[in-house]
Amino acid sequence: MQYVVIKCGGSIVDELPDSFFEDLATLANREDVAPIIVHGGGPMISSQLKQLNVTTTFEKGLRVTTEEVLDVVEMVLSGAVNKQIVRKLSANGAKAIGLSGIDGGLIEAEAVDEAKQIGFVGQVTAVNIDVIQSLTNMQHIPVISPIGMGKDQQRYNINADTAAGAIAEYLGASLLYISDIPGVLKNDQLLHQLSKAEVEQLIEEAVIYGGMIPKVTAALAALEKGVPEVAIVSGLEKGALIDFVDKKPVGTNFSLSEVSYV
Ligand SMILES: Nc1ncnc2c1ncn2[C@@H]1O[C@H](COP(=O)(O)OP(=O)(O)O)[C@@H](O)[C@H]1O
Ligand SMILES: CC(=O)N[C@@H](CCC(=O)OP(=O)(O)O)C(=O)O
Repeated sequence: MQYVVIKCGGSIVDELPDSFFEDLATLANREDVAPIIVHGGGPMISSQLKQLNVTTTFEKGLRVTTEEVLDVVEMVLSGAVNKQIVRKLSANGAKAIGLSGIDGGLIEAEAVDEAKQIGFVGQVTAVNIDVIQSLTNMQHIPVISPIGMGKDQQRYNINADTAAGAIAEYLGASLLYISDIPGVLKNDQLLHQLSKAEVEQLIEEAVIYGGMIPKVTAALAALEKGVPEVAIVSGLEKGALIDFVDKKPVGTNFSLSEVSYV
């Protein structure tokens, strides 16, 4: 079985066309492929926090998460965004089940920073893949929000790019990041292939910045942990999902090789 973890960024969730969900339904019906969605919702969390007059700040692309912020993060991610994706999948012929990383003990997490300077931001310590496999065995698409729980029963807010990378690692799945850009860009040109050294250089030159930093970092970490393929692609590119599964080039692909592509 080829597992494919598809991470949908909050930047694109509202814009995803029906064809995207139809492609997912097609993939879920194939005997050889099992798609799994992990989603973000950063812009929706920020707008809800604004409405509630709660200020929010980021450190290196991660949201500083107090207990008050965490309540809103969980409500938006595991509520509104998760159910929106499940509804769209159902409307386009797919069977989908929404769950958070807390359901079924799916994502175990611990604080990224023990001193909790950035609050309850988590990193994944284990993934219970039995929960995912029991759903994919029934041709259902798991739709997962990136909230995890610690051994101490504490909830954690996990960056969705990181959560998707960890889930792909535990499943041995390939990993596709769906965002609002066609891939990593430099001077408005799409970079089709990037090595680890090139990514590091592009971050240093600030060509890669903001939310793209956790994405490329998670992409490389996933490759290092044995994930076979990682790419970033626009959610608006028709057929990109199926092309990725069929190993055709899409968006930006990452490799650990020393070869220079740029
Ligand atoms: N070199 C780059 N190429 C493309 N996008 C970049 C780059 N560096 C930073 N970005 C920013 O990263 C954003 C995607 O990251 P993010 O907003 O976190 O998306 P998502 O919600 O899909 O995870 C792009 O919209 C763009 O503003
Ligand atoms: C710790 C941390 O930063 N968590 C993210 C979780 C959502 C997310 O990652 O959403 P995108 O994929 O849309 O960016 C946040 O609070 O915004």
